[in-house]
Amino acid sequence: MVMTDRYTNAEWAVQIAETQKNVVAKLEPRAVPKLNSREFAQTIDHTLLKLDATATQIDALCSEARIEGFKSVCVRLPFVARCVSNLKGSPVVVACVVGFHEGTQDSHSKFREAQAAVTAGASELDIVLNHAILTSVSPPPGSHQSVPSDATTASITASNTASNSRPFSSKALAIEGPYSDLSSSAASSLLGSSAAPPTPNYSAIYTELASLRSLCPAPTTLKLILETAALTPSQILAAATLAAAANFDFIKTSTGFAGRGATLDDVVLMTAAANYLSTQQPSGGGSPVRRRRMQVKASGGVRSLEDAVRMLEAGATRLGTSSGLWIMQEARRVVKERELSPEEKARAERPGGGVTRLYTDNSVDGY
Ligand SMILES: O=C[C@H](O)COP(=O)(O)O
Repeated sequence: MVMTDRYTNAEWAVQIAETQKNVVAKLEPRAVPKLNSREFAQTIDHTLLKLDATATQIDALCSEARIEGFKSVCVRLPFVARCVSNLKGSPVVVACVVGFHEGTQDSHSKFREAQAAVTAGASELDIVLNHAILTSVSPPPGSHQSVPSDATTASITASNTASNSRPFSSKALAIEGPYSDLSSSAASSLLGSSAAPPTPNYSAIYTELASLRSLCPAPTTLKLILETAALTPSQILAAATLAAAANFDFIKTSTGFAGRGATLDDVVLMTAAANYLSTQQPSGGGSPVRRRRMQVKASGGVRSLEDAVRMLEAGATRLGTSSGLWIMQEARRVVKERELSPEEKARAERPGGGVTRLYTDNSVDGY
């Protein structure tokens, strides 16, 4: 079943231009669940997506998720049924990726994959946006961030790490609004114009997303992977607008397989977009009910407790990571260290004392 579009492409351009004009990305650090709490573990989708994953590794992934109390295991379709069986009777759910990792597959193949995953017992689907459609119209010179080749990924990951670990400050935000590639008035004028609008095929994206939602209704959780490394901030806002219109539950940063992973800037911008879009009525006489607020999932390159805490502070409520065990181990170590008396701490910090000090700055809330 393929949904028909609600709007013309020019009408989508107007709505998207409104989002691009109104969203203001601001760092407003959020409280992070206590590190040794169930709530903290529940932010993690314990992820194994490499193509050569074995059944034994998948079984271990499920046991680890059960023991740590993670929210889900996130796997590819061939392993969904196995995970569902492994996790029977536990609260850990199974998430399956769809269109992974390129996102450019034919819509019908995504529909089949999504339906097969739900039939096999997946409760959450992490679907890759067809970002090639979104980037098919050139943005203004200098603003496009193409997905880098593997050869450049290492240096980008290094600069990503540097940018993610800078201190929180509104001045530190690298992305500055307004985010429009196309002004609202230019978009509006397209409505009365017979010329083909110089916009991406938003309708094609919306149709794919709305069809997926209709094929996989709630309570299946739908997350849209934007692959933010491939997008400009304005394109991220366009994708968020279409995801909200199609009633997706999450927007997610990255596959972890193409270019850099999640950055704080991505997460702050996506959080601001989710907030803004939740206050907007669907136009064109839609339901008077306020839209549900989409959540934000940070994924790709979330490797340490510090990464995890920063992404949660920036507004993510879910983390997709293959480093969940290490993050939990660090969390336990930090909590243990805090519980020591000053004398015990001093003793432990002596060489060979047994406790590794991870942080020198305890000023961040929630640590
Ligand atoms: O969606 C999750 C990512 O594929 C995980 O990426 P990661 O291996 O960099 O943690």
